[in-house]
Amino acid sequence: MVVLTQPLVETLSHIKTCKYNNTDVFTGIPVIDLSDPEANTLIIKACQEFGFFKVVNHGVPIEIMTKLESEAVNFFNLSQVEKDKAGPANPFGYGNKRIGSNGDVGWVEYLLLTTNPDLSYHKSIAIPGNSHLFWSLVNEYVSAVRNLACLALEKIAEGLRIEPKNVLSKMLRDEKSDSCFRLNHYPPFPELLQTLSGRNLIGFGEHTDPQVISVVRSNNTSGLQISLKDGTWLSVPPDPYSFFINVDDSLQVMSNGRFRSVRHRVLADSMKSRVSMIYFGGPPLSEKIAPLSCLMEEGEESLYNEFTWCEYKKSAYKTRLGDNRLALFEKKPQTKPATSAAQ
Ligand SMILES: C=C1C[C@]23C[C@@]1(O)CC[C@H]2[C@@]12CC[C@H](O)[C@@](C)(C(=O)O1)[C@H]2[C@@H]3C(=O)O
Ligand SMILES: O=C(O)CCC(=O)C(=O)O
Ligand SMILES: [Fe+2]
Repeated sequence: MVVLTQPLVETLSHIKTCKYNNTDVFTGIPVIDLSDPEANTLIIKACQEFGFFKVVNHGVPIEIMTKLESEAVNFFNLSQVEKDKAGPANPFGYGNKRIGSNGDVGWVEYLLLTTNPDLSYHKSIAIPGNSHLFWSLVNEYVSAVRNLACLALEKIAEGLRIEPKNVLSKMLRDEKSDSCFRLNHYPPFPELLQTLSGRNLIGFGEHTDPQVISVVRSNNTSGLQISLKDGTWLSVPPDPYSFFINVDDSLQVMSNGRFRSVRHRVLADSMKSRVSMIYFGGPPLSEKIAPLSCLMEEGEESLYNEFTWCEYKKSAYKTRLGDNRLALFEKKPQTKPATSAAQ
């Protein structure tokens, strides 16, 4: 018999579930080999069709990933009292089930960190144990994935035939780049409970990432799903040796809608913990987020009103996870002035 304790029942009543057929696996995921001379063109196709692709032959040593993963596991294995010392997430720090500050919850605990050294997050977030080792592994990992994100953005610029080729990557390399990094832990959710409700528990609710580009790496536990253009949800088979890249909202705008900011979510697994690490490459706060002028064809108009990353981020952080945050910034279709018949 499954005995649910009262606090668990209360928590679960706040977390969303979804009906999902476990056989819907994304077998057609674009796999980009970074050493392939055709990589530029293939990345563009993937950004247009899915806003999502997998990267192999990326040159990031596997130890950089596994060493940080094992530090993350050590952290998430600490007692609740110890982990809470690194919280609450405001927005940075340790968070448990609550995502953001607008009432979203999921079957997840996490550490959300800024990558901006000026904000000296090392000092404000108390990581119990060998914190020096923890921060040095975070820095090593973040600098490797930032390089990977920049390489992908340079390939995108080349594929779009726009110059200079660092037009996008320079935002992430800027010392004021407003990027962040997240370690997520999705504890297993007993199959029996899942079967009882006949539904899957949501680990991280559906959303798009607001930044420019996100680089996701996870252990060998599934859970990540992406939504196709027609709204179908497909599971992404995990691969701890590769990275998955998301097109984010700001890149959709910079491409004037040529690229798709991918809607994604994570479902809790019944048997195994999922541990993921995500680098969110963001521009400096003052950066204007607008279609790249070198990309616009003659007579092409921007689909969006002008805004800075600071304005977008402020607005995004007031919304719920699943909201279409770009909708507020889309230009309304011009209505023709009414010709008055009663003249
Ligand atoms: C509900 C929220 C959490 C989030 C900020 C927001 O108000 C809407 C966007 C969310 C998101 C999604 C991608 C990243 O995980 C994240 C760090 C981000 O920049 O935007 C989260 C925010 C968060 O967890 O605080
Ligand atoms: O944990 C994952 O695999 C993805 C989480 C995610 O989409 C996010 O943190 O924005
Ligand atoms: Fe995300």
